[in-house]
Amino acid sequence: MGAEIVIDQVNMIFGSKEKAVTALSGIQLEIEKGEIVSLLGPSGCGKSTLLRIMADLLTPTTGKVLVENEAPIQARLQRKFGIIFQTPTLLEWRNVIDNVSLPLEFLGLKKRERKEIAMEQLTIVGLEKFAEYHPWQLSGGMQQRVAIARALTFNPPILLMDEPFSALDEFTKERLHLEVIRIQQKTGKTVVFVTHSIPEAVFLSNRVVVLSAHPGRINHIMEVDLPEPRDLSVREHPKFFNYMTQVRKCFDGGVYDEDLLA
Ligand SMILES: Nc1ncnc2c1ncn2[C@@H]1O[C@H](COP(=O)(O)OP(=O)(O)OP(=O)(O)O)[C@@H](O)[C@H]1O
Repeated sequence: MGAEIVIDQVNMIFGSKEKAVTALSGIQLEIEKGEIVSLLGPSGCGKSTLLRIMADLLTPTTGKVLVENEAPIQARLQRKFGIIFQTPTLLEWRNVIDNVSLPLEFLGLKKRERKEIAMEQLTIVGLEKFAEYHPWQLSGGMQQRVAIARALTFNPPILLMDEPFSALDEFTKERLHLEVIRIQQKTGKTVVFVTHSIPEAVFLSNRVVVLSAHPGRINHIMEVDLPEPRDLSVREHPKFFNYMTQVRKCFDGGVYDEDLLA
């Protein structure tokens, strides 16, 4: 068995001739099963493009991607991953449980079965009491938890998250970080998380992939070794600050300093 996700020499060029934009150049990355990996970098460095390639929403110009040993299109058809975007994109006229069970409706599952599965997922994100509510009756954070529950409906082994919490306030964000960690620990899923927040990446991840822009390249891959299971106290840990300093140095073109982690 190889890695859960393999990205092999991926290049992505949008447009052509004088309008060509090299969004990704020579991306080489392997993500192991059960890891939380963040793709971190400034705006325009190609984070979302890379995630979209994994999700079969874009095809790379050159290079190869394997998701559980399959091409992304096969992985998508076999429901190997769920995707969560920055905005929850819920259907306003449907209540919470009907939003979560929507993907199962497309599969033709019977109503009772759909509700049962959707309820399980709502329980995982702690929203079982809000099943009959409509999206407009929920806070932004709760709506994003509904989107997470919807992405979990097929019980995919992989979650692809594209800046899922960037529109939320700090308090809600912190709660949802803990939620992601809890879900990952409970289910053993592989999580790929796009962000431009250094503390978010360091707090959540086993590895942080630091990208630089124009063209988008992997600048550095940093392993994050913090006390497990992670809780908010980890943010006070000296190593947490050291990791953040380390990532900042990558952006400044600074030298990787092993002593920072001693
Ligand atoms: N469909 C597209 N057509 C043309 N250029 C694109 C397209 N999608 C992305 N790009 C370009 O590719 C580069 C990478 O974009 P991408 O959205 O992946 O960056 P990002 O790191 O996710 O940025 P942000 O944090 O702002 O979302 C940018 O220069 C962007 O303008």
